[in-house]
Formats: sequence, C-alpha cells, structure tokens
Amino acid sequence: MVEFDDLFRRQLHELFVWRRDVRRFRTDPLPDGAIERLIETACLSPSVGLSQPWRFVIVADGARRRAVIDDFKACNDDALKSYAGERAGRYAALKLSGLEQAPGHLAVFADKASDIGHGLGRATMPETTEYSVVAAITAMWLAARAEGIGLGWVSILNPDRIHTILDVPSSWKFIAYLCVGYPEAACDQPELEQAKWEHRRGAEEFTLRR
Ligand SMILES: Cc1cc2c(cc1C)N(C[C@H](O)[C@H](O)[C@H](O)COP(=O)(O)O)c1[nH]c(=O)[nH]c(=O)c1N2
Repeated sequence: MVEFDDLFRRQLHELFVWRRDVRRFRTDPLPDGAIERLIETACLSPSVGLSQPWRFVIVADGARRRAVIDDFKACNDDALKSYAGERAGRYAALKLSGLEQAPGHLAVFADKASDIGHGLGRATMPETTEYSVVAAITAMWLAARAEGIGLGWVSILNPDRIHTILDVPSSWKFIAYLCVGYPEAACDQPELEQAKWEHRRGAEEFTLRR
C-alpha cells in the first residue's frame, strides 16, 4: 500500500494553492503527448457507477479553432451587454480566455447515452454524469499545474454552436472548453481577485452545521 508523508501533503496543499485558471499563455508548443497524458490522468477520476462518461476532443484544426474563437467573441460581447455602469467597464477590461495564444485546445463532453456503468447511481440523479466529468476536469487541472502546464476553462460559448463546430455525437453534452499551455506567470491569487472583480471567501461562509 502506498503511503503519503508530511512533505507530500504540504506540497499537495501548495498545488491546490498555486493551481490557477490561466488566460495568459506563452505560445510555445507543449511537448508531444502532453495533452494525451493529462487525459489519461483525468480518466483515473471517480465517476458515477464507473461510467467514465468523459469524452475529450483535442481541437487541432485551425478552422475549427478559429470558429470557437469567433463564438467566444460573440458570446463575450453579449455578456458585456448584461452589465451596466462601472461593472460593465470592469467586465470589458477582463481577459476571459487564452484561446488565441494557447497552443492546446481541448473540448470536454459528457456522454449521456453511454451504457458503461449500467446506470448505477444515475436513476434518481442523472446529472451525476456531468458531475463525473467535472471531477475529471478538476483532476486534470491539478495534474497539469504539477507539470507547470496551465489550464483555462472557457464557458463563454454557445454549447449548440460548439457541438456543430466539433461535429460530435448528439448524445454528448458540452461541459468545458479548455485552453492548455505554459502560463506567462505563476500566481497564488485568482486573476479575478487581482482584477477586483470578486474576492475569495473563507470556507466558514459556505458551511452550515445542523
Ligand atoms: C465551470 C467553470 C467555468 C469557467 C471558469 C471556472 C469554472 C469552474 N472560469 C475560471 C474561474 O473564473 C476561476 O476558476 C475563478 O476565478 C477562480 O480562479 P482560479 O481558478 O483559482 O485561478 C472561467 N474563467 C474565464 O476567464 N472564462 C470563463 O469562461 C470561465 N468559465
């Protein structure tokens, strides 16, 4: 049986502290196989009924990547219109994706039609399929950071449009579009906090006792 010592636990904590959502990427490419390795790690994640509902699409085609970037721009323009006054100014100043610079684009879907796992755990909570995929993305996020690779989650996208651009099966539900690459800088504070958009709150604020 594998045991983990205090040094490992301290370093693991540092990994949690220094994992970031990255929007500012260097343009140099990732080593061959880096994204595939991260996908393999993600596949070790928990999933409802061992259904492994995650589906990954490595987006290398230039025209598809450009179409995703165009969709992001359109959705981000719409999002800006939902804010007014000073908040709109702040939103406009945010950098909310590294799609143009990141060498890696990775789309992640949940397969809602798969029989893997024989439905265990999903009868009353079918949404556990999507939860399982999010768990895998979180594992990938941390595994990437441990290798010095940054990952940025982009959700300012139209899911139907992404479906069409990537031409994936209709039973796949779009979960995330991830930018992958080397970050320009490391930081232990969320970028949205640095930009004074929102601040990180302590666990006590989100914990009830009954
Ligand atoms: C489901 C989901 C969706 C998104 C995000 C995250 C998650 C979990 N985040 C990143 C988010 O803003 C970031 O995680 C928080 O600001 C906290 O920062 P750190 O991840 O700690 O750096 C994110 N960031 C961004 O710039 N554009 C985006 O579209 C999204 N979408």
